[in-house]
Amino acid sequence: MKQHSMDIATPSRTKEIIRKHGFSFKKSLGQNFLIDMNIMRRIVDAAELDEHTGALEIGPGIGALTEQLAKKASRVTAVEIDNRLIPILHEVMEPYPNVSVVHGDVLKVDLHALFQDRFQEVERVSVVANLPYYVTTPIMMKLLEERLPLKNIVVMIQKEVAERMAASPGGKEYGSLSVAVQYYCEPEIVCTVPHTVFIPQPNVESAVIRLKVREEPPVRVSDEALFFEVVQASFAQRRKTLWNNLKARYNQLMGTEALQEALEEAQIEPSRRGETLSLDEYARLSEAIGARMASNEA
Ligand SMILES: C[S@@+](CC[C@H](N)C(=O)[O-])C[C@H]1O[C@@H](n2cnc3c(N)ncnc32)[C@H](O)[C@@H]1O
Repeated sequence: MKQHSMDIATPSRTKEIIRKHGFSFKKSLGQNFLIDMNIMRRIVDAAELDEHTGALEIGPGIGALTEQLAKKASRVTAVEIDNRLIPILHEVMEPYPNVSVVHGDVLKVDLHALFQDRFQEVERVSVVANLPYYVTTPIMMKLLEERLPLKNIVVMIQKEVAERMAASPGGKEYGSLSVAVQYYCEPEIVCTVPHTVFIPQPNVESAVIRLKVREEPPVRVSDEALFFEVVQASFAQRRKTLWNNLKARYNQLMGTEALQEALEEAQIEPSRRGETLSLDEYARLSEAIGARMASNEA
């Protein structure tokens, strides 16, 4: 029992658990376990958990973050894909009755049903995770697009991806991921993290990012699918001007003249590049394109 008082996110305890269970890391599952309590505290503090908050963890590994969440949150649900970790998690989480472990691929799990089942009694839910880097974008897009009732998302991800999520217009990091994330959330990089705080060490630098989920998007768009499509089209070839990128996508659909008019109406210079447009400008542009596509169809 004594060992339960020692945090898992330390080199000695992590190595002990791994040795005891004969666990071997699978690189293909993005298994890099955190062994640093200072970084751990930064993550948990950024999530602002309390006794009214539920925490959804993606990829608990051997439970290093899970146990810290269990101490702060009302209840914790952790979804882990690797069946070899499930018995380990059950054993190490035994002192924490507020934790439940779900075996599954988070990309396939019905999260709305899971929320119904697990988080009905809590006031708010945060996602807190040290994500498997090979699936960061699909996981984040699933969390955002499914419009789960989330307060915030605090995740450790590859530093470069965190910078893209938080980027402002004008820089080379700004792209369709920035627009998508900022449409749903207010991003803030909490800290950058060296690769030495994991075993095994990943080849890339990491960062902790906090995304405060917005109650309403910061811009009004009447057709979200079209908005994101215009954004994708505008970044299709980064060296090209907005005009050339949009023409490649919309010329056939609406004709050159209507496309010109749409840009004029949105007050956007066609010679600009996609990476210089703000969310507001993308919203205006997609409204203007949408209006012309509708009148084309009529
Ligand atoms: C970077 S490790 C983090 C482990 C632990 N939370 C920590 O901080 O030490 C990522 C974890 O995600 C799991 N994982 C990978 N792909 C997954 C998926 N699609 N769904 C759920 N878990 C996944 C891995 O097995 C691994 O345990």
